[in-house]
Amino acid sequence: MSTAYPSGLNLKLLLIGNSSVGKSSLLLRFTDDEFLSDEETAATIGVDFKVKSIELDGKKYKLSIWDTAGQERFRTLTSSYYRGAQGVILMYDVSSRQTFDELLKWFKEIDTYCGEGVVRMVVGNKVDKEFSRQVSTEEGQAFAQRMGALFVECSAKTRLHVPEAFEELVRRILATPSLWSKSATPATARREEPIRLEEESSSWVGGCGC
Ligand SMILES: Nc1nc2c(ncn2[C@@H]2O[C@H](COP(=O)(O)OP(=O)(O)OP(=O)(O)O)[C@@H](O)[C@H]2O)c(=O)[nH]1
Repeated sequence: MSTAYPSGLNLKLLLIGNSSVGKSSLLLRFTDDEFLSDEETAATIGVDFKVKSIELDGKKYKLSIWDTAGQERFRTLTSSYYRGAQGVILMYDVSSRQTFDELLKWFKEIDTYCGEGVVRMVVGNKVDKEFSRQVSTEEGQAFAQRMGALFVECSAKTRLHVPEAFEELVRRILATPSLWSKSATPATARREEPIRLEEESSSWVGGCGC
């Protein structure tokens, strides 16, 4: 099966969810294996992205991962965040019921700006805070299933299930050829790219809505 996937695909993934659920932390953990403390983190303004190459079943894939602001006032270029995305991570904090309840709002945004087939993954972050958990694993799982999304619980702080979440998302995208066979052509065959990304780079792209 896996031999049908072309090597060198560029895939665009998006992180969305309420402010402070840990989107930037998840991205930093995945790309640089680092975690910043409360004092060191700042709210995302607009959108950041990082690029990470991964290897699955002996084939390489380049992931452009876009980290969007959770705060409404910083979300000025919403439709452009979503353009061309093949996978979206909808994130909540397992220790905050409100962030879970508001996931529906984020699903609506995907419906508005993404194609039907985009792969959705619900991610419950901060499982290291088991003592203050407000959303059970079963509830998260049932919700994701109802929404037709994949589901993972993780901790950006401890790294638990972080690589696995991205790997599962990519595998599902690869199993959906309509997502990459036309739009995400192999890097080697691509003549012109809308945005050029340096390996492992990060950049501010959005605008402040204040
Ligand atoms: N205990 C714990 N804290 C976490 C975890 N992930 C993130 N945090 C903390 O949660 C806070 C918010 O994390 P961010 O990564 O900035 O959240 P965000 O979703 O990117 O927030 P916005 O940029 O405002 O949308 C920070 O103080 C992090 O240190 C985790 O897995 N466990």
